[in-house]
Amino acid sequence: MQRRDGRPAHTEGGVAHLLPPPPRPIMFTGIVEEVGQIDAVTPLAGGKRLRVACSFADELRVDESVAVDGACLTVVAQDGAGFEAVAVEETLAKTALGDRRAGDGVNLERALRLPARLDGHLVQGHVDATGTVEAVDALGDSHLVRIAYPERFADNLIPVGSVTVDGVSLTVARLDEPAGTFAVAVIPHTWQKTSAGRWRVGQAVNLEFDLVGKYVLRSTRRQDETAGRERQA
Ligand SMILES: Cc1cc2nc3c(=O)[nH]c(=O)nc-3n(C[C@H](O)[C@H](O)[C@H](O)CO)c2cc1C
Ligand SMILES: Nc1c(NC[C@H](O)[C@H](O)[C@H](O)CO)[nH]c(=O)[nH]c1=O
Repeated sequence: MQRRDGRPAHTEGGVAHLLPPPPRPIMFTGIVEEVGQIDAVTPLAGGKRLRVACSFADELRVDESVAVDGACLTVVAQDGAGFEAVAVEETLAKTALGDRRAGDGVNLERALRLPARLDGHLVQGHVDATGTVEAVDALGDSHLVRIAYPERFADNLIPVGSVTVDGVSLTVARLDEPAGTFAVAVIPHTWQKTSAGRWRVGQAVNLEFDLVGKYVLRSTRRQDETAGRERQA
């Protein structure tokens, strides 16, 4: 299969690992539709092919995007019972998908279709980093889940801001208590509807920081750099 520009399509022969993902403005919301189950993980040269069983498989089409534990993947095959996607090495290096095994549950969300209520927040499905679950504590009916995150993302989090954990849109309930961690309060509905109820201490989770925050941060940093250069001149 060829694109109009003559390059081979992303999913040609299911060998998505040979090509970079297509630059498409796809969005998610972090409102998980269901927990699918990984049926098979097949190693490939340059990646892994995942087969995921889910209830909406027959509505999917090849080339559609699905956020799998928050990482946007392209459907390369589907049938009535599930779909297949290839996670390339770059994705395996940046996400926790490489840890997932057959039998594991994964949070699934199809791309945002407009017009729609946002409900969660704007999520790209571009995982920024992995974090590690440090503690899971009961908080009334809910659970407070504390996650250690890489220090370079410290400015990407604000109290009561949004963060995506394994594809789930959550609110930052505690920040840097202790340093290098944030906590989210997971309500019973989310606990049951997503994989959150299975998060264990020590487990790696996919993190995507808030998109709006990224633009603000970049703009502020550039202004600071410009001001610094002007002071020196
Ligand atoms: C529309 C879209 C489709 C993507 N498809 C794939 C894919 O099929 N396989 C893959 O490994 N990464 C894919 N990615 C990249 C992947 O989501 C990214 O590497 C991780 O989220 C880490 O940032 C895709 C990204 C986008 C935006
Ligand atoms: N913001 C929080 C949510 N949001 C709702 C979940 O994203 C949703 O229930 C899930 O994606 C399933 O569809 N839930 C929490 O438990 N805590 C939050 O801070």
